[in-house]
Amino acid sequence: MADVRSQLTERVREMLSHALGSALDRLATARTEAAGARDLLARTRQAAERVPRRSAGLRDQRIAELDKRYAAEIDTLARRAVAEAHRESPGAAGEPWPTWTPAPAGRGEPVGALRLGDVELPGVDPVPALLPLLDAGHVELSGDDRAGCDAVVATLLLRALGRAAPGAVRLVGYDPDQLGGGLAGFAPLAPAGLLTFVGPGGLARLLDDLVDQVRRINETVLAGEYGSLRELAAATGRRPEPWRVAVLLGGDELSRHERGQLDRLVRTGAACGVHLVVRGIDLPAEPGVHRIVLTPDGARIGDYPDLPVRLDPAPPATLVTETCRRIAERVNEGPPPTPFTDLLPPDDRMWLENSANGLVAPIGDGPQGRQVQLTLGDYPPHALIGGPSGTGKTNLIFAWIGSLATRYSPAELEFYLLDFKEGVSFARFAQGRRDPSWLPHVRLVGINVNTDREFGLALLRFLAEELRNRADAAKRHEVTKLAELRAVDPDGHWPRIVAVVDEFQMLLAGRDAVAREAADLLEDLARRGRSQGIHLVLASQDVRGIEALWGRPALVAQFTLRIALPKALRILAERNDEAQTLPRHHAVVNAESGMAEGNQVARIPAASDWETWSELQHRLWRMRTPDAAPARLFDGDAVPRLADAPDFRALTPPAPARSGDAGAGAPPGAAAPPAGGARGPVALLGEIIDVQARSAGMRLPRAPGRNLAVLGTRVDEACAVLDAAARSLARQHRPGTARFSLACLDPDADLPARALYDALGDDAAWYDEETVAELMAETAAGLTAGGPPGEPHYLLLYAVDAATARLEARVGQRTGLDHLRRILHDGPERRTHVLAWWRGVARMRSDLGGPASRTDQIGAWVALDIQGAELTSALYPGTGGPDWYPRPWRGLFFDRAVHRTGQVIIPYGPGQP
Ligand SMILES: Nc1ncnc2c1ncn2[C@@H]1O[C@H](COP(=O)(O)OP(=O)(O)OP(=O)(O)O)[C@@H](O)[C@H]1O
Repeated sequence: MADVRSQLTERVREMLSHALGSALDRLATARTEAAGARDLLARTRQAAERVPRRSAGLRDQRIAELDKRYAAEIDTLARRAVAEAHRESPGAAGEPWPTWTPAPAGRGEPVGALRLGDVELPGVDPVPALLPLLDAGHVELSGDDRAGCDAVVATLLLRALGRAAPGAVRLVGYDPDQLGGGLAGFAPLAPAGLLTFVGPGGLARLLDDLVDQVRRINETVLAGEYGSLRELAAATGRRPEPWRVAVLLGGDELSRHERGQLDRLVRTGAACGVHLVVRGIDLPAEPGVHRIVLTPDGARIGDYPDLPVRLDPAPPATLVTETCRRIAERVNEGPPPTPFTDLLPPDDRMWLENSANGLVAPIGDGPQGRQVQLTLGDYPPHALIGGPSGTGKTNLIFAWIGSLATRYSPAELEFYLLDFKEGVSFARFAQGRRDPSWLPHVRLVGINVNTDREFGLALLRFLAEELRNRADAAKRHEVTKLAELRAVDPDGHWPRIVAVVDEFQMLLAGRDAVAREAADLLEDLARRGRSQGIHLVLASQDVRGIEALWGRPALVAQFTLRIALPKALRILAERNDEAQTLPRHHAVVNAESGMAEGNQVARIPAASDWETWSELQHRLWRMRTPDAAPARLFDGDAVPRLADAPDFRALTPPAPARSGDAGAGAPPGAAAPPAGGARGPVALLGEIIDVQARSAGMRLPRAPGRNLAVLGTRVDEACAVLDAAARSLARQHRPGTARFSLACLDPDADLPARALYDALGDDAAWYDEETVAELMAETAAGLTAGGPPGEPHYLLLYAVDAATARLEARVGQRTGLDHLRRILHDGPERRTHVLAWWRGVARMRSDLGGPASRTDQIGAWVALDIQGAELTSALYPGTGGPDWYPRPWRGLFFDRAVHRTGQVIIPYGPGQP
C-alpha cells in the first residue's frame, strides 16, 4: 500500500514536478515575452515620443517655406504694383516734388492717374497710391485733418495742371469758409482765365454753368459720335475742350436744386472733362467717385479702407505759384499751334474726292472741336483773304493748299500760285535744284514777281483763255456748268482750277494799262469762272489791297468767301469786327460775304514748316501719274537761258535744197528755201512774261522796215538782246548760208560781242570803229546789184551811235550814215537786216536823219532804260508813249507789224550755247 501510496505520491510528485517545470517554463517564456513586450512598449513609446517632435519640425519647416514664398510673392507683386503705378502716373502725374516739373501728356496719350502718397505694407517697399481724376472721376474728401485735406487738394490740382497742356485744365474754386484761401497758391492762373472763384452765394450758378457745359459738349462736341472726350481724343488725337475742375470746399447745406445739379455732374461730368473735388459735401455713391478719409494718422482711400496710405507732403508753395505763373504766361502767349497733319485725310482716303460739284476741305478746328470747312464751288466761288503782315496769311494758304491737295487728285484740281510779296514762299511747290519733287497739282508758281505785274496779267489772260475753252466746250455739249460738262464729257480733262494771288493789290496798283486790264480780267473771271470751275483766291495783308477792289463793287460781290486773320480790316462786312478780337493763329471764315451771321472761327494749324510740307509733297509726288509734268516756276529774279527756251530749241535750219536744185558751185543758199518760210526767220529777243515761258520773236521776212533797234544805255541787256537774236537766226540757217556782220563800237560790249562772233564761226565778220564805214559802204553797194537777193545778211551793230562821227565822213559821194539809212530802207527786201543798238532815242533819230526824221525803217524796237514818254511819235501808236517803267533786266518790245501795245521781255542771260 505504501508503495502504491508512495508510488502514487511519487507519481503525483512527478506530475507536480512536471507541472511545475512546465509552469516554470511557461513562466519563463511568459517572462521573456513580457520583457520583450515591455521592451517593445518602451521602444514603441520612445518611437511614439519621437514622432510628434519630427512632424512639428516638418510643419515649422513648411510654414517657414511658405512664409518665404509668400514674402517673395508679395515683394514681386509690390514691385509690379510700383512699376504699374509709375506707368499709370508718368512724369508730372507721379514725380516726387523735389524733382517735379510740368510735363504735359502727348497728343492722344491718356493723362493717367495722379499720385497722392504711398500705400504702406509691412515688409515691402511702399506702393504709390494713385487716384484717377481727369477723364475719370470725382474726389470727396472728409475727416478731421484739415491740413491734410488742403495738401491733397493742392497735390491733385498741381499734378493735373502739370500733366495737361497749358490752358487745358481750368479751375473753379468755391471756398466760402476761407474765401479762396485754400487755393491761394493757384491764384497766378486767374489773370489767364484758368482759375475763377465763386463767391459764397454763387454755388448754384457755378453748378448750373458746369451742367450747361456738359450739355453743350454732349450736344455739339461729342454729338453722338463719341462716348467721351477721352474717346474723342484717343480717336482723333485732338482735345477740343479743356478739363474743368470744380473745387468745392465746404459751405452750407446744399439746396435741393444744388443737390440735383451736383448729382447730375457726378453722373455725367467725367465723360465731358468736368470733375469735382469736394470737401464737406457728400457726393452720391456713383462709380468714379473716390472718397478719401483723412485722419492725423494717415488716409484711407475709398474701396481699400484696409490699406493705410501715407500722403505725400503738400507741394512746396513756390513750386505751385511758379508753375501756375508759367502756365498763365504760356496761355497768354496764345495757344500752341496744332499740327498741320490734323487737316489731312487718313492715308487710305487720299485723292479720293471728286471735284465735280466743288472743293471742300477743312482749314482748322472750330471752338466746338468740329473742323471748319472751306468750300469753293458754285457758292461760294471765290475767296478774299486778309490780315496784317505776320498774322499767318501765307500759313493759312499753305494749310488750305495741303488740305485740298491731299483730298483731290491732280485730275480733279490744279493750282496756279502767284506771290507778289518779296520772297519765295510758293517756290517750295515747284521743282527745285535741291529737291526734285513738286506738288503735282501745281501748274504754275510765280515768285519774286513784285515788280512784274505783267506776270499777274499773263496769269489772268491764261485763265481767261481757259475760261473761254471751257465755255466753248460747255456750249458744244449744250450744258452750262462744270459739273454738267464733266457728266457729259467724262473723259475730258476738266479739273477745278484754283488761282491764288498773294498780295494781289500789287496787280491793281496804279492807273495804267496793266491795272486796267487786270481789273477787267479779274472781273470777268470772277463773274464767269464760278460756273466753269475757275476759282480765284486773292490775299492781301494790306487794307489798300482791298481798297483796290472797292471801286469795283461787282467784282467784290463775287468774293463771297471771306477769311479774316487777326486784326484784318475791311475783309468782313462793315459792322462785323470779329477779327479784331481773334487770338493769334485763328481766322474768321465767312461764306456769307462777311455778314456777321456767317462767322466761323477756326484755329489754323501750323503749315509753314518746311519739313512737314516736304514729307507730304514727296508723298503726293510719288503718287503722280507717269506723264505728270513739273510745275512751271516763274522766278522774277531768275535770268532765263536761251538754250532752255522751248522756242529756241524748236528752231531748225530749213531742209537742204534737193539735189539738182543747188548743184556744187551754186552760191550757198541760192536755191534753198528761205528760213522760216514766207514769214521769214525769227529773231528771238527775250522771254515773254507769260505762263508758258515763250520767247518774244521778231520775224524778218523780205518786207520794208524789218530792222530792230535796241534802245538804252544798259550794255549787258543790249548785248543780251542782240546775242539772242543772232544765235536764234543762226540756228535757222545751215552753215555757210547766212552772213553775220558784227560791228562793236563800245569797248564795254567787246567781250559779249566777241563771244558771239566766235560762236557764229565762219559765217561772221568783225568790224570796229575803223572799218565800220567800209561795212556800210559795201553792204549798201551790194543792195544796188540787181538780180535776186543773195544770202541773208544780218548787221549786228553794237552802240552804233558811237560811230556817228566816223559815219558822217564822206566816202566818195555819200557818208556812212547815208549808207546806213539806205541799208535800213532797202535792205530788208533784199534779206539784209539791221539789228542795231543805239544808246538813246535821240541818237537813233539823229542817225536816221534828224529829230523829225521818220522811223518807219525801224519796224521793231526793244527799249531798255528809256522812259515810256520818250517812245512817242511814230515809235508807238497813240500819244504819250507806252506805260513803261524801266527796270533792271527787263525790256519793252514793240513790233509795229504785230503789236498794239508793248510787251515786257526778259533778256536771255549770258552763258549761251
Ligand atoms: N496757325 C499757325 N500756327 C503756328 N504758327 C503760325 C501760324 N500761322 C502763322 N504762323 C507763323 O507765324 C509767322 C508768320 O506767318 P505768315 O508768314 O503766314 O504770315 P503772313 O501774314 O503771311 O505774313 P507776311 O505777309 O508778312 O508774310 C510764321 O513764322 C508762321 O510760321
